[in-house]
Amino acid sequence: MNESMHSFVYYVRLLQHPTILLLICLLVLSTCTEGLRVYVQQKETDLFQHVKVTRSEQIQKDSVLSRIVSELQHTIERAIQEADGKDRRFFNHGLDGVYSRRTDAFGPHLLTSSKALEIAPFGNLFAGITKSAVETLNISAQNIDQQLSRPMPILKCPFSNVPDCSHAATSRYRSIDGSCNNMVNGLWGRSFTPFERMVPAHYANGVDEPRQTSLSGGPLPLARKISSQFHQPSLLGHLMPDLSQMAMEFGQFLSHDIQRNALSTGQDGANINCCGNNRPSSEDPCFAIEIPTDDPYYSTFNRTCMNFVRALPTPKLDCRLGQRQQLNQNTHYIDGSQIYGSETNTSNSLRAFTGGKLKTGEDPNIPNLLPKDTANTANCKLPTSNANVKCFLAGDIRVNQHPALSSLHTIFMREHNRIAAGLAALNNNWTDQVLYDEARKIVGAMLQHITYKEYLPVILGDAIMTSHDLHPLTSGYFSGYDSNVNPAIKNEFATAAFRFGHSMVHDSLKYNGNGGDRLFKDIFLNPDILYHTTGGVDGILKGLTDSYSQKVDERLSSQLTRHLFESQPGFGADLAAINIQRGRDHGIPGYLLMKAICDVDSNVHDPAVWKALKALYKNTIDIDLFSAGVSEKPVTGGNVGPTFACLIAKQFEALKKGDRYYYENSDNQAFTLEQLDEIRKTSLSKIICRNTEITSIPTNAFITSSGARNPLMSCSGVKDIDYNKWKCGWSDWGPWTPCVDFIQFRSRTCMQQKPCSANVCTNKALEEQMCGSIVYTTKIRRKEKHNRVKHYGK
Ligand code: HEM
Ligand SMILES: [Ca+2]
Repeated sequence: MNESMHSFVYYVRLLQHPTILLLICLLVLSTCTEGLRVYVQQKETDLFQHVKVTRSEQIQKDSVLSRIVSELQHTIERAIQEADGKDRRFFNHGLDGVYSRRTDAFGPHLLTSSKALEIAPFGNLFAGITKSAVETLNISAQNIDQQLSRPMPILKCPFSNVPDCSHAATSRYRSIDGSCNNMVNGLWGRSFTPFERMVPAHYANGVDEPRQTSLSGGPLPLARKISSQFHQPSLLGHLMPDLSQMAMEFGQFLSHDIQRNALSTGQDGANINCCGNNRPSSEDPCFAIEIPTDDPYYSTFNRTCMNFVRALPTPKLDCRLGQRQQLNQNTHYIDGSQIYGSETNTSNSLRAFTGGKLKTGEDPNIPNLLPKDTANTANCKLPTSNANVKCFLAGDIRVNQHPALSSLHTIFMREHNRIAAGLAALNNNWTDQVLYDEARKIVGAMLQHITYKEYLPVILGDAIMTSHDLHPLTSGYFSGYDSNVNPAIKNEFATAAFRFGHSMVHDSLKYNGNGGDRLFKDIFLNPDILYHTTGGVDGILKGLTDSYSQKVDERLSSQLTRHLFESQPGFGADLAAINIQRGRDHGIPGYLLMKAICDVDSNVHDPAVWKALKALYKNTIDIDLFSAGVSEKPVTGGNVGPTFACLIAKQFEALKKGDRYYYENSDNQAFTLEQLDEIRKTSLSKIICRNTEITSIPTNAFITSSGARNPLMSCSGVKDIDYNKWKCGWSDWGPWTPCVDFIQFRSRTCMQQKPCSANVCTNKALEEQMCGSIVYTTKIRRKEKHNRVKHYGK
C-alpha cells in the first residue's frame, strides 16, 4: 500500500463514522474501495477476537499466562532481591561505568524519589511478563491491555496496600499524599501512582519500546531535527495580544502542583549520561537524543548527542498486565502540594511546628524567604563571594529551576504564614496542627480559585470553560462532585498538552531590580537575584505582570531550545526536542488520533505551518502530539488550539469533579458559605499585594494592564481575608439597644463554624442593664439590687 493509501486507511479508522465514510466514498470512489475494504476487514478481525475466543481457548490462554508469570516472576524477583541493598544494577543493566555527575539536560529534574525507584522494578517485571505473554499468545499490539486484563493475584503489586479510608468521610482536611480523597478508591490521585491514559499507549513493540519508525517504514524524524526546523526561536514581536508573562509562570507553578514525572537514575541517584563513551546503545533507560551533523546550532560545537533518560516504568494502579506506564510523584489534585509536599516526610520537614507556620529562611538581610537548601541538593549555581546565598526548599523539588518560579513559591509560603497568624490571633486555643491544617486548606482553596476563575479562562476561552463546566460559581455550593470520576493526571495531558506553556516563555525575565532584565540561561538554577535588597522577589513579580507572554505557537525561545540548563556555551539542552522524545518514551499516540478523539475540525493549522510540519514526516499519522498541538491556531477567546484546549479542559474537569475537597463542594468537610465567599474574593494580584511591598498591580495578574479592561489596582486598598469568618466562640458584643423602660439589651452570637470544636461558647448570649436617668421605683431598685446585669441563656 502506498503512503497516501496508508493515511487514508488510518483516517477512516480514526473517524469510524459510517456517514462520514459514505460521504468520503462518494467523493473519491477509487481510493475509497480499498480503504473501506481494509477498514471492514479490521472491524471483522476485532469482532472475531471478541466473539470467537471460546471457553476452552480462554482456559488454555490463562494457563499459558500463569506459566509465564510464575517462570518470569521467580527470575525477576530474585533479581530484585539481589538488587536491593547494594544497588539496582540488574535494572539498570549494562550501565556500569556510565554514571556521571549531573548532566546538563535535566538539572533538578532528575532528583527522583526513592519511592519511585522502589516501584520501578515492578514496572519492569510487569512489562517483561507482558512481552512474553504477547509473544507466546500472539496478541496483536492493539489488544494487549484488553486481552491480558485479568487480575494476576500471584504477582506482587506495589499498589496493594490500599489505605483504610473509614475515617475519611469526616476529615475536614486532605491527606498530605492525596490518599482517601476518593473514599472507594483510596489510591486515586495519591502521589506515587501512575499517570492514567485517555487512549492506549502507542509503543513500537506494543508494550514498552519508544516509537522509532514511521508507519510508512524508515525512521521517524529525529526529535532534535523537528525542534531545529519547526520549533524555531521565538520572534521578538510574536507576543500574546495581552497575556502577561505571569500567565506563563503561574501555568508552570500549577503544573508543579499536579505532576512530577520520575526519571531513571544511576547508582546513588546520580544522573545517567546516555551520551557517554560506553553507553548502552538503545537499552533501557537510555534514549539519547541524536543531534544531526548539520544541526544549525549544535554542530558548531561538534555535538552529536543530547542526554535523555527514559522515565521510570510502573505497573498500572490495578496491577493487571499491560503496557508500560509512568509514575506521578506528586499528588494529582490541585492541593498546593508544590508548597506543602506530596509525602509526610517532606511536608514535616517544611513545617515550623509552631503557630501552624511553614519554615522560612534565616537570611540576615532578606527576611521571609523560603528555607534554605544548605546542602545544595538541587545542585544550584551559588556565588563563591556570598555564602548566604543558597537555593531553597519547598514541596516540589523543582522550586529552584529559575527565580520566577521560586518567587511564586515564596509568596504562597508567606500567604500561608500570614493566614496562620491571622487565625491564631482570633483563636488562641487552636493548636499548631489545627492552624497548619486550616491555613493549608485555605491556601489550597485559593489556588483552585485562581486556577478556575482567573487562569483557565484566559487559556481556554469562555465557550470551552462553559462546555466543560469549569467556571466557578459566584455564590452557593457546587454540587457536581462525582466519586466515579478519577482525577488522575492523564499521560497525554502531562507529556504534551500542558507543555504548551513552554511556547509562552520569553528569552529574558523582566526584572525591576539590580542589573535589570536577565536572559533565562543566566538564571537557571541560580537564586542570586532573590537576595537583592533592591528588586528580589518583588522585582521579579512586578516584571512578570509587566511583560507580555510569547504566543502559543510552534516557536519556542532559544533559551529553552539551545540554552536550557547550559553549563558552557553549546552545552545546553533543548526542551522542544525533550518534549518530543518524552512523548515517544511514554508511548503518547500521534497527533491525528488525539485530534480525532477531540472531534476537532480539519483546518486548525495555518496552511504554511502544517506544510512545514508535514514535510518533516513521511506519514502524517506519525506526527508527534506536542509539535502539532502547540502549533494549532488558538480557539476563540483562548490562547491554545482546539486539540490542546480539549485535552486541558477534560483534565481540569476531572480535577474539579473528582476532587472531594474541591473548594466549592458542600460535603461536611466544606467551608461555610461565609468562608467560601471570602475565598472567592481572592485573586493572584491580591496575594502578591499582601505578601510584597509592591504598591500597584494589574487587577488580573494574567492580563497586562491595558486601560479600562484591566486597570492597575493599588495594593494599599487590598483587604486581608476576614478572619472573623473563622472565629470560634463568642463574637464581640453588639451595641446596646435604645433604652426602653429604663432597660437596654445587647447580644452576641456563638461562632461555631468549622473547624471549631462543639460547645465553644459557655455563658450567655444576651445581657440587659438598667439605663436612663431615672427616679427609681421600689420595684426597679429591688431588681437592680439583685441583678444589675442580667444574662439570658444562649
Ligand atoms: C522557563 C520556564 C520553563 C522551563 C525552564 C521548563 C522546563 C521543563 C523541563 C526541563 C521539563 C522536563 C522535561 C522532561 O524531561 O520531559 C518540563 C516539563 C514540564 N513542563 Fe516545563 N518549563 C517551563 C515552563 C513551563 C510552563 C509555563 C508550563 C505550563 C504552562 C510547563 C509545563 C510543563 C509540564 C506539564 C511538564 C511535564 C512535567 C512532568 O510530568 O514531570 N512548563 N519543563
Ligand atoms: Ca497536587
